[in-house]
Amino acid sequence: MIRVKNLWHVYENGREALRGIDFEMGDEIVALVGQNGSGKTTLAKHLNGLLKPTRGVVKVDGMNTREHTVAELSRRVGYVFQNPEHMFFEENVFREVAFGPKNLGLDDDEIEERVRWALRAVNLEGYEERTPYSLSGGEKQRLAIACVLAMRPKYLVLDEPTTGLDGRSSASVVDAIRKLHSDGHGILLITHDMELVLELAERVVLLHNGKKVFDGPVEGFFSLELHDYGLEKPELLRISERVGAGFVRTPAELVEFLAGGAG
Ligand SMILES: Nc1ncnc2c1ncn2[C@@H]1O[C@H](COP(=O)(O)OP(=O)(O)OP(=O)(O)O)[C@@H](O)[C@H]1O
Repeated sequence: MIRVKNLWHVYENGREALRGIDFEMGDEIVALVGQNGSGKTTLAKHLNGLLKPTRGVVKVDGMNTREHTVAELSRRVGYVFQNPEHMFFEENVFREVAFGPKNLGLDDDEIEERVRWALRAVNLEGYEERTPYSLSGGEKQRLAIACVLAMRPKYLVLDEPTTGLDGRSSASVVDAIRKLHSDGHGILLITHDMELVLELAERVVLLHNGKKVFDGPVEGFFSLELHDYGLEKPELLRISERVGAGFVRTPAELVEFLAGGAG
């Protein structure tokens, strides 16, 4: 479990980015949402110790982040940053994914085993010899996830994993996230994409001005007045409510409702 208790984060300029956050997560897919500047990245950076609490406590599987290094915590909480392609620097995909495990000092067999496993987890088997720059947007995002996965973290923080991707690339990333979740990883999804929240999340945590204002099921989240938080309901939900279908999560569910009504 990740446990955050009464977390305050005040930046050096005095900005109170987090004001008393309580938050827990296990092996779920949790969407972390809120408008620009609400504190999402600040909260996420506490989970692998990149930031330390001004006040309050963050524990990852019992490890207090004040007492452990980023290197130690990163083995539990893998952080995939936004626009990760800027971080690739190896000549091929295999070496890119092997970089982290090599730094852990593992032997060659273990490194190879981890690289193959991580590439399989994100459906990039067969890409070992490709240069990272030749990959599509969705493939680059999945490569970035594989690089972090090779460290075998229990939890993954994914910052805007589908932003800027076309439909097909985005779907490939969604598939990879689902697979990781079914393999037992807890996933914190930072996103502005409400369609993605509707499609993928099990739970939603909403931040507003550094405070947690909602933490609960997806259906409850979408019944909030989202405009008050600078967010918009997905088009699918707006349509389904207009036609009286209520809460649906996929176009297929809406079609099913409509087909039922017609019959
Ligand atoms: N290094 C910093 N120094 C001072 N203030 C900062 C720093 N980093 C972030 N902030 C401020 O803290 C607040 C929370 O920022 P944060 O990046 O956590 O928000 P966010 O919800 O992730 O936003 P976005 O959706 O734009 O990424 C903002 O007001 C931001 O300007």
